[in-house]
Amino acid sequence: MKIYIAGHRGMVGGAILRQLQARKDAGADLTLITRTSAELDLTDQAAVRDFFQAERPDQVILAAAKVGGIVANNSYPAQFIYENLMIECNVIHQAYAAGVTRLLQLGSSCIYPKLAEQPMREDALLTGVLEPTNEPYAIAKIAGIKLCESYNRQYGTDYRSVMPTNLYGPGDNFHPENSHVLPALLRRFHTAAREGAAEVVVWGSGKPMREFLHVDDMAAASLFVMELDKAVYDRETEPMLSHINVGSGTDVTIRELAETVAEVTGFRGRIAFDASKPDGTPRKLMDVSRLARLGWRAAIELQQGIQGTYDWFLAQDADRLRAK
Ligand SMILES: NC(=O)C1=CN([C@@H]2O[C@H](COP(=O)(O)OP(=O)(O)OC[C@H]3O[C@@H](n4cnc5c(N)ncnc54)[C@H](OP(=O)(O)O)[C@@H]3O)[C@@H](O)[C@H]2O)C=CC1
Ligand SMILES: C[C@H]1O[C@H](OP(=O)(O)OP(=O)(O)OC[C@H]2O[C@@H](n3cnc4c(=O)[nH]c(N)nc43)[C@H](O)[C@@H]2O)[C@@H](O)[C@@H](O)C1=O
Repeated sequence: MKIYIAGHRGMVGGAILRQLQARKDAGADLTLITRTSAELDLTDQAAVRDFFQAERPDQVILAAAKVGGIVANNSYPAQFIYENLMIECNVIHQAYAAGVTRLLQLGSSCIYPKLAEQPMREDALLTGVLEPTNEPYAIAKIAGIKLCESYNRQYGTDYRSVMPTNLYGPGDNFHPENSHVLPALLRRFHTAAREGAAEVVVWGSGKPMREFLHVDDMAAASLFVMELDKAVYDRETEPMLSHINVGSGTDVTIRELAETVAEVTGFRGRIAFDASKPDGTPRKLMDVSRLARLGWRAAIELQQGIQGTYDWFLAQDADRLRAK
């Protein structure tokens, strides 16, 4: 089995690669193909065509994307829609053209309407207005689902989609402005604790609720969905409603998250909130019953996952942490 993991240097692709490599080390007959973005720019149609024609993988995991937190999405909307649409179109079409039988692409919980009923079921897709801070990214992610469904309907491929909730863990992006909330707070509270600062500023009101899933759980769920029998996947999904939510099933307020990060990093000062920064969607809790019926549940509890991520963070060379 020859598997191409697109985005293997990213947080999720890296975790998927580690899990597949462990299976290979244990004797599984796997050939794992990877390319950095410098080696293969997935927005380049001709380069992607040449790559697929030369390598002809059996399966593809599409974990490459332009990714960022609320402010990055709001600041670079053109890049978020253009790069993600191009990556999806090129990879999905060229996979089909090269005879790839099965593909798994990663979307995001932001595909659902801003005010979707909670917890958000898969059939909430396209039922309402999106959150404006990440609408361009969400539109690209919705297009990814529809690309897979359309190729399945017209060409008989077996291309699947998982929709992760907010993720965190080793290998995350720790950029102070462009990252997601959890790595941003780990870094900010860590620095404040080290420097004995009196206050840490958290963006927004602290009231939005978010569901967090550890990247090792996400990688396990991705491989679980990828490896389901086609008959089982088809029984649980519909041709035009084929994506599967992946989450932990519980959420916390950003204030609660900040308090947990303060505890883990040993920060004892005051937590302040900067109302000039956007809150984004008020709540984004996934309904994970479709995945539960198929037989998968998250295993890593939030406090334990944050502690593990902080331990990993402390073990890194500070200058070499991903921060872009
Ligand atoms: N992180 C999160 O909280 C969430 C993530 N997701 C989704 O999960 C997937 C993985 O995200 P995550 O691991 O966090 O993202 P990262 O930013 O950690 O990794 C993304 C990877 O994509 C690769 N990439 C980006 N642009 C290109 C390009 N033009 N050509 C080739 N490769 C490219 C990069 O490769 P390189 O390093 O070689 O430059 C990078 O390693 C994405 O689809 C994302 O939308 C969904 C919900 C939440
Ligand atoms: C995964 C998901 O990620 C993004 O959506 P988001 O859920 O809003 O993600 P976020 O992690 O950036 O913020 C979550 C909440 O946390 C608050 N917050 C506090 N302090 C910081 C802070 O320091 N940094 C950040 N980034 N947020 C902070 C912030 O104001 C918001 O209320 C989209 O890219 C979307 O497209 C997407 O898919």
